[in-house]
Amino acid sequence: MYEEYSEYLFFEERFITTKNGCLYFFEDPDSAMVGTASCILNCVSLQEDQCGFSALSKCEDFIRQFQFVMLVPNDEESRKQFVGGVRGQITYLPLFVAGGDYKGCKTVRDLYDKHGMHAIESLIYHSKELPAYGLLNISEVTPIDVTRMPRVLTGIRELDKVTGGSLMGDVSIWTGKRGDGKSTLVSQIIIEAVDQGKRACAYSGELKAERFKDWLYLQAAGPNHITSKRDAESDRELYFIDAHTRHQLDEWFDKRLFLYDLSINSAHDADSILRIFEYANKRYGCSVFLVDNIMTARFASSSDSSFYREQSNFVGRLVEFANRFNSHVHIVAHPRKGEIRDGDDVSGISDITNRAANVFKLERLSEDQATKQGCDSVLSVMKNRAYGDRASVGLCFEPKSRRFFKAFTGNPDKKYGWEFVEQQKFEELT
Ligand SMILES: Nc1ncnc2c1ncn2[C@@H]1O[C@H](COP(=O)(O)OP(=O)(O)OP(=O)(O)O)[C@@H](O)[C@H]1O
Repeated sequence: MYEEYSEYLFFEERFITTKNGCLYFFEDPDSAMVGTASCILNCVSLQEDQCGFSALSKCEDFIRQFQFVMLVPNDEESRKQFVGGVRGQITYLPLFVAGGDYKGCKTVRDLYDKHGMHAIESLIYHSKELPAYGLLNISEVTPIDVTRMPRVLTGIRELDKVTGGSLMGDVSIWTGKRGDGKSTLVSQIIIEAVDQGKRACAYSGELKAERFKDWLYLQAAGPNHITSKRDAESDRELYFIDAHTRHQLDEWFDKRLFLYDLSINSAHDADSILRIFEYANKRYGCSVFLVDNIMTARFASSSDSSFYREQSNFVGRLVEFANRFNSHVHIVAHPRKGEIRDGDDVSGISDITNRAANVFKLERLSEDQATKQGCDSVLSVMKNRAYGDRASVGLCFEPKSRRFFKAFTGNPDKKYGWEFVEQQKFEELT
């Protein structure tokens, strides 16, 4: 009747009855025989040629017929490995582990031979139930303290009021039309994170490191530390920060902000981005990450039809990453061509936004609208999992520093930490 399982499990069929309810699981056939010889029903072990516990997955239908499983390990030494191995496979039934005094014996068989059936009964008598695998008793779960949730703020007060800040373990998606300022805003948010003592790591798929640094430093410096010069050839205003400020910024950003190096072989590979983010977390404690943008990441499968699915999978992996490394990941995501719609489906990328905790949309206004509304851009909270609130904030844009700030009440002159770091002075004593 149970012959098909005898390839994986050792047992004597005439001593198997599922009516009894309990399956006794021994470490080796010799020990399982002890149970059978002592008229304990349903004694089994893995067959000796089965070198892993994965064989148990082939016997699920057989094991499922019992009410619970009693594991009878050989001794204290092998117990952990045996129990762990079985527990990983039999997750659908209550498990008990026999224990107690092995009297120096290395196997159940040995214990039986030296001390008789009484010693085996004592092991079973002292069995303990293992806590449920994969189930939490809600009353034992430690509640979160909402006043101390690890998070990082965007620095735009009205936005943080709506979302409660960017929580660690979550992912935020930033979307909007091309050129509307997403990269500019998220790089400001990275500076804010560094200012709040977090370490950050950014993948910027379209900007070379030097250009990324130039823009970032102008933003971090702020308009009061920027000088301008007219370029005679193009007649454009060009912006600079002086060497002293640059040096202060270098010191402030040192080992606090890392940039994914696009010159490595596997640059843009989704796997590589995730691996390097993991390194940045483990080696430098980075907890705020930026993927700008998801369209420049490359995936194993290159077919057009699977591209959006791969992209969505990548977001899923970033969500897992944020959770596992207790970090926040900001992702810039463009709408698909011809799929710009409003409402719940943020610009046709709903399969991505479904996975994120926050979804923001940045829209740059036309000159007419800007004059009417008194702001240059509108940032909308399209989704916020923590509180469910939606809102729009009008933002102004300061062109020298590329800083965004709240329209009407905000200003672009915020001072970041680097301005407060005292320079070391050397004074010569007479
Ligand atoms: N409200 C604004 N007013 C004026 N200039 C802006 C505004 N927002 C952004 N910019 C400027 O527009 C340019 C494009 O911005 P940015 O690269 O941040 O846009 P993006 O949405 O990330 O673009 P893309 O989708 O192509 O990556 C930058 O030079 C930025 O400084």
